[in-house]
Amino acid sequence: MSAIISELFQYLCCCHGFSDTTIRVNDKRYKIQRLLGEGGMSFVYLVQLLKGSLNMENGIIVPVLYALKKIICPTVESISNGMREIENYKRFQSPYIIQSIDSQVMQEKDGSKSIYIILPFYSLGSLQDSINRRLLEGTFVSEAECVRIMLGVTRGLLCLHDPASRQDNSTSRATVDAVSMTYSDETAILLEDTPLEMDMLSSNTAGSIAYAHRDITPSNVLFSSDGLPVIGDLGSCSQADITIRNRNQLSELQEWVNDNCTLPYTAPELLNLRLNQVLSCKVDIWSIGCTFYTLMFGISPFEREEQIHGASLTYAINTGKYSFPRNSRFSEGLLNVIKRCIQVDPVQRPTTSQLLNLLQDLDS
Ligand SMILES: Nc1ncnc2c1ncn2[C@@H]1O[C@H](COP(=O)(O)OP(=O)(O)OP(=O)(O)O)[C@@H](O)[C@H]1O
Repeated sequence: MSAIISELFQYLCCCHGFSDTTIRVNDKRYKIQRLLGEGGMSFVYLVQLLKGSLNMENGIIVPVLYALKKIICPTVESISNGMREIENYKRFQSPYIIQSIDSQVMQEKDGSKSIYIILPFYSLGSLQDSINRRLLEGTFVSEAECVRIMLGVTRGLLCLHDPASRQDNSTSRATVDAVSMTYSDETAILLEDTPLEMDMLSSNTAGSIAYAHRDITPSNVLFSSDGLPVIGDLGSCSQADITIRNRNQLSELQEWVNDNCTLPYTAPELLNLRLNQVLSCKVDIWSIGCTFYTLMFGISPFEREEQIHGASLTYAINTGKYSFPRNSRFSEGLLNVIKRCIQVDPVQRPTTSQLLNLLQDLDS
């Protein structure tokens, strides 16, 4: 609790621009500039690297900026989850997936632990930011721009879902193990008996592992300075193929979904967990379909359904009940891609490579 209160104080200071708070991560010091975003137990700050850290751009000196994600870890389980997030930022080598620059588990003054992750700063913000900007300006996204963004996000997703599309799994797993070894002994002891729950449910062996993001939303897609969409927030990412084998796992997973997934983008099979149910990468295909819909129409499909017909959000998701605005400016082909992704039966949804092909056909 005291960690959260001190965080709130720091947040208020930052918002009012009178903070000179600096943070050290490993051997580098960073000055906090402002808050970029926050989640349940984490804060993302814009930070400036201090000391000998000015870049020259067109003859002008510019500061070196990063995003710092601070994850507050009040429990051993939350440290375990935070460390899995650190591993995820190192696992995928793709221009369409965020990668970390540095990270550290830290002991706070009150004895609690926090995890600090230094990430590239994406000054163009998230897809949600750009959707909000367009709504305010009353401007519309073109079909060509939609397809370009969709192709990028799908390429990132392919890297998560399809081990064959990644560069070298064995090397990245080895890197992960080496990274884990750098944590303090104390943290290692804390984590000894704490399995990475979602990973434990999977039957896959390392090297051929498909990962699912499980929280693809417009807020979790960022734009690089050259406009490429980049999948961010790998905190919910873990092994994709999961079988729920007992009631304990079922209730743990239910709790995990409540804490980690964003309801308007969550696939129905995650909302209706059953014993012996098999979950797969297809949960992300549903979410990506909802994310693309939001990009096109400025609101997610089931929130629109709720607004128009007063249906409950969960009921609309479970029954797959949504519609497109009349007289849409988008082609039948693009609307069909969305329809194929947002299907209650995961088997009916395209695989990620099929989705990529569908989008490439629209692009040509
Ligand atoms: N590298 C970055 N560059 C610029 N902005 C960022 C960056 N990372 C995150 N943000 C901003 O901060 C917000 C929250 O980031 P992120 O999703 O990683 O945190 P979170 O605590 O896991 O949030 P949530 O729990 O809502 O998913 C993002 O939606 C985005 O607006």
